Amino acid sequence: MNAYEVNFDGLVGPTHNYSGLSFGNVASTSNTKALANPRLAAKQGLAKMKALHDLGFKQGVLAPHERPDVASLRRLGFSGTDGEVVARAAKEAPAILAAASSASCMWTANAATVSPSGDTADRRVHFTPANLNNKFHRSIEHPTTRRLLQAMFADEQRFMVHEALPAQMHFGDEGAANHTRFCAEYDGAGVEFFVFGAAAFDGRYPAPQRFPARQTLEACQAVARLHGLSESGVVYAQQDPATIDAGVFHNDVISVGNRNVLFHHEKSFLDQPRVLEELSRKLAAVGGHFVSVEVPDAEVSVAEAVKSYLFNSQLLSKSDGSMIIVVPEECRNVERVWSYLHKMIGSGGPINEIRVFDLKQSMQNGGGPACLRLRVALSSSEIAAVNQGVMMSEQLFLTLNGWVERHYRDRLGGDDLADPSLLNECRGALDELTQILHLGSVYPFQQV
Ligand SMILES: NCCC[C@H](NC(=O)CCC(=O)O)C(=O)O
Repeated sequence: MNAYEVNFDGLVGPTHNYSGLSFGNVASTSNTKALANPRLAAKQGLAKMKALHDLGFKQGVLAPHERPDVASLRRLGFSGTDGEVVARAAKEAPAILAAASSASCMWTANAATVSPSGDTADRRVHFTPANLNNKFHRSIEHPTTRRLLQAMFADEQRFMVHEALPAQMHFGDEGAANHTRFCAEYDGAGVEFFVFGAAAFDGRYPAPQRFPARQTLEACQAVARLHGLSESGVVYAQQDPATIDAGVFHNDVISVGNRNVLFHHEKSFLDQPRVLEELSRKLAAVGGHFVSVEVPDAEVSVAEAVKSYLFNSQLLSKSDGSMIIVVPEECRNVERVWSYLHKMIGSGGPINEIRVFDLKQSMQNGGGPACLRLRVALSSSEIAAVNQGVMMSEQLFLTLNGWVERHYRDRLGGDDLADPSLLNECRGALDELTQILHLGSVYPFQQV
């Protein structure tokens, strides 16, 4: 094999906290004001990265962002020294300070949409950072995400990092959480599957009633155009609006794909048989045999899927072609999910091994194993062109664990966000991190 899927996991930032910022994400709103443990959160994420690295998978790291985001607070009229900006926001608008302090960039499935070189017209790997326009705390991520991606994928012969789509609800884009790429092997052409929650310019499409649809059809189409994808290599589907109203705020809470396999719930998409048929037909045209592993509603309900995050799992291909499913600990706690998983791995299907990870700190904000990683399928020569400072190794794991130990607090509640020293702690940590990961000056505080 000459190509690999590399997972770039978000390193949890020093301000990880529970501020209940994501209406429509049940875990986020139900854990509002819980006490967070940023140090543990970062270590849980690092443990997953290291475990997958040890299993032989290619693993990279995406750095956290500067928080609180002083530049955003200044745009909203808070002025003075950086310390005064934070103090004024804490006093006058604590909810805005909380949003500007979120460590939400840890969920790198929302960092960008990625098209491998086998799919694109100019044969480069294309990245479009997601505008994450639906939530203020996430809408401030994309400028730094873009700089980070440029620092990691700097070779313009091989990589193209676009600007985010216009920051407007018509083009609401949540990145790879609503995008899956199917293929026979990671090299060669594939089929890119875009899932949207609503259409912005076309009244014929239904929309959820209770919770927002974060991704539009028009955003998906814009990304496909920017990346130079062919019509025969793209499938669009609408997420069932009823599942959005049941708490499925991203498609990766109801389905996950890898290579030729889609593991999904019976109620994932509108017009599901047509969607599966189109995926199957288009994948066959590039030499792949599409396999749908559909979980019946009678065996696992949408509510159980949301509670356990069964589908927010990672499917990883082993050398014999079979797949491991990486699930969060919460799957063990929902009896019908756990028994479904055991039935599935014994069924003779493509997924035959389970790995369980404790990611509770992230899960309490609605981010499971799949949310924490951005997948980038790369050829060997493209991997060699990636900034090697961000690739996981025994040494990098030890260095990052030590860095977390030195810089992170082990408790962070809402009131702590007003603490002026948090900003300096975060900046000190990130300054050191850019050296560890060889990123150069990517943060606003480093650009003065
Ligand atoms: N892909 C998983 C994303 C989870 C993320 N949660 C949050 O931002 C919660 C933050 C808070 O409530 O403090 C979101 O909803 O976009």
